[in-house]
Amino acid sequence: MSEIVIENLYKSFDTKDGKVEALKNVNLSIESGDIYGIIGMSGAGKSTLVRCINFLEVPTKGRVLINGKSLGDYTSRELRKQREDIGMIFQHFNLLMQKNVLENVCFPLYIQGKSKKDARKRAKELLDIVGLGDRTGAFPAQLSGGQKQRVAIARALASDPKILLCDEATSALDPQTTSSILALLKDINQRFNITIVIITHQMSVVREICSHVAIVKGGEVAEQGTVEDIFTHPKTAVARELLKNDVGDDGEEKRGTTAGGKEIIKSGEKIRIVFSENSAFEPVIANLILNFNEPVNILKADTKNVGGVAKGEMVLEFAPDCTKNKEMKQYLLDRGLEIEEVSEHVD
Ligand SMILES: Nc1ncnc2c1ncn2[C@@H]1O[C@H](COP(=O)(O)OP(=O)(O)OP(=O)(O)O)[C@@H](O)[C@H]1O
Repeated sequence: MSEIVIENLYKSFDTKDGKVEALKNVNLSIESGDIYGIIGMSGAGKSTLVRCINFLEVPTKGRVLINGKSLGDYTSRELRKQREDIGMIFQHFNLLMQKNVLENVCFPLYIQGKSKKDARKRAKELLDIVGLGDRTGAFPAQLSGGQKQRVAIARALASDPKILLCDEATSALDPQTTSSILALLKDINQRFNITIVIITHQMSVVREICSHVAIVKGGEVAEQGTVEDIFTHPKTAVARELLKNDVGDDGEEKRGTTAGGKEIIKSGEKIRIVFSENSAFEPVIANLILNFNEPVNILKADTKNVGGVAKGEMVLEFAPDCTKNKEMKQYLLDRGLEIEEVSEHVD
């Protein structure tokens, strides 16, 4: 049984301008111990979806089941109890600015009824876990963004949750700090077997730590699957768009390079090649050009670290007058590369 099941979920809001359908027939299953990404552009419905998972938003229709039990069937008291199993962190940390780091983490422990002594002991342990054991007396204003998010993570862990929801938790952070927070989340996931649901608009976040992902567009799930599958075989335009915006680990997307020593070629057949494992670094394209004595235009090339494995993609364009497209594609297939036709514009 999946730990989190979202069944035929709808959520609409009545506004003065009419009804907004934020979620439409969303179906998802998230397994225990998974790190699950929910990605989409702004306004896609991600925050509404994640808020439905702990019933901060009550769905208009459909069900959310945690370990087989529908949250809609709980009394408000049972729901409060269930929510202790679901921690949450946010983009803007939501810390108590007048309280120091230790007291911020103690706060939920006091609410649980812990004594001051016990709460402080536990809060200190949690701050050690997030690497802030030496900053207990600091106030939030004295901390960097990454440190504030670490405090928020420690606070979220105070109720020993089984699930941690992260709503754009790294969106306010620079790339290096983002990586360190993602590494911390992965560590927490593995050490404490906490299921993590990450809401983000950045594909780089998904590929760095998620094992599964759902792509949300216009309140609907456009595509879902393993991260590896979505990266290597994106089926929808929105998935391709999000991938296109994801800058590779080398920090640059290489576009518009001309291979083959000829002028940039316009509007020939375009194909997308997917590299995996070590093939990304082999001189396949150079050999292709030498073999067929035909130029190809490299419209885009990216290598990325997907869950620790080097992956890459390239979009190639054949010369408009090239007559060897078929053989050249076969050459690439024979070398174990996956190729697909690209119909949309590549910029
Ligand atoms: N409380 C609300 N009242 C009215 N409309 C809302 C409310 N919350 C969300 N919406 C609308 O629902 C849609 C989805 O919003 P949501 O915040 O879930 O998207 P999102 O993908 O998280 O976007 P972003 O990344 O910009 O935060 C939007 O059209 C938004 O305006």
